[in-house]
Amino acid sequence: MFRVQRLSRKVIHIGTGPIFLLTWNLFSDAPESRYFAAAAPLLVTANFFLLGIGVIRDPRAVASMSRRGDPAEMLRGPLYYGIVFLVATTFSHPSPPFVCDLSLVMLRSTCNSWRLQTSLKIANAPWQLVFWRNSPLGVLGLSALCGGDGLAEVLGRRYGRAKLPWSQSKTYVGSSAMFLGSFVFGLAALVYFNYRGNFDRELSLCGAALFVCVLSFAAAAVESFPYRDVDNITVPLAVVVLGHWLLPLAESRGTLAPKDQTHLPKLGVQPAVLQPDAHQAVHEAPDQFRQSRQRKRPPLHRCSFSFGRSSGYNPTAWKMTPIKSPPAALAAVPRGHTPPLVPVGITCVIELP
Ligand SMILES: C/C(=C\COP(=O)(O)O)CCC[C@H](C)CCC[C@H](C)CCCC(C)C
Ligand SMILES: Nc1ccn([C@@H]2O[C@H](COP(=O)(O)OP(=O)(O)O)[C@@H](O)[C@H]2O)c(=O)n1
Repeated sequence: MFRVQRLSRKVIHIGTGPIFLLTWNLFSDAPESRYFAAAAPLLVTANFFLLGIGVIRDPRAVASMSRRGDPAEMLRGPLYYGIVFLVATTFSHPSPPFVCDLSLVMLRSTCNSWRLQTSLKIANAPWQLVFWRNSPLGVLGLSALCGGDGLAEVLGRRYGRAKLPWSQSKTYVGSSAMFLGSFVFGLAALVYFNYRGNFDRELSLCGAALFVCVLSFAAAAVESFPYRDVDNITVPLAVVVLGHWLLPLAESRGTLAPKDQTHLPKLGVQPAVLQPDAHQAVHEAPDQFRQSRQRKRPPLHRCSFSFGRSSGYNPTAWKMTPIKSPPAALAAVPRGHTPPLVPVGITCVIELP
């Protein structure tokens, strides 16, 4: 009886996440759609909370999602699970002003160096967190939580004999299953989301496989520590933090996909100058960009950037001076010279033709 209940709990743990992820593509490109999608995890999480504190009494629901049938358990593993889904669906953090400093450095260099741009993007990384379907990170965090953590328990209990030296409740089989589950679910999700044109920049299969492999290994390492329940938070967190730093390395070389660069001359600007900022702009308008990609339309039809005048590297000294015409603004930035105007913030508006 207990075994059947445990298995059903894990089937729920493994299965609901990927089903929920698949539904993300059914939503419109409106920026609010992520909040509509979040209604499901929000209701489930609120339900876990109310069951946990005893406001709602539903012994059968508690029995199906807890280990011992104790309502207080709902406030741990299941509640964390729901919160992680909620965050992965809705969270988006805009870039802070100091990103402009790095943009300035990029523009000063006016070079096409992928290495330089990548290292600057890595430096910027902690400040540009966007989940939902536009970024591989939330998708991978949830895949590790569902596929990895779920499979670890199922296979670890069934076949695990040799224990990990640092964690007496975990086994080598369980941790291998954790790695495998995270990898298979993560790569499948990434390939699907990439194919649907969700991400700002397309990923190559090899790059994605290597990326997911490294993150799955990290997820298995974090899960192997002997802390119960919190792995529903620590595993996705580790995947997101590490993935955030490694993502630029997994993306294709060049700031924009080549087919996107072909549209830049239409704006009358030098791709070498526009590249970093155009990418950031696209990053800010991912839904329009995604839509344009899916419909094979030129993604950059009309762009307006905000430019600012800098009196040094001090981010507080930036003054916003919106200029609505990118060619005019960029004409003020001769190639190879220190630009008097640098892009501040992300204000590109992409209009579809
Ligand atoms: C039992 C659960 C977690 C406990 O974790 P652990 O202690 O074993 O580590 C998972 C409970 C899952 C829950 C019933 C359903 C979650 C639904 C999801 C957030 C949104 C679903 C949307 C729907 C499938 C379209
Ligand atoms: N790396 C792992 C993880 C879990 N497991 C098995 O799964 C059971 C529950 O795992 P857990 O304590 O991590 O439970 P959750 O916190 O993931 O719900 C353990 O008692 C082990 O039998 C394993 O063998 N190896």
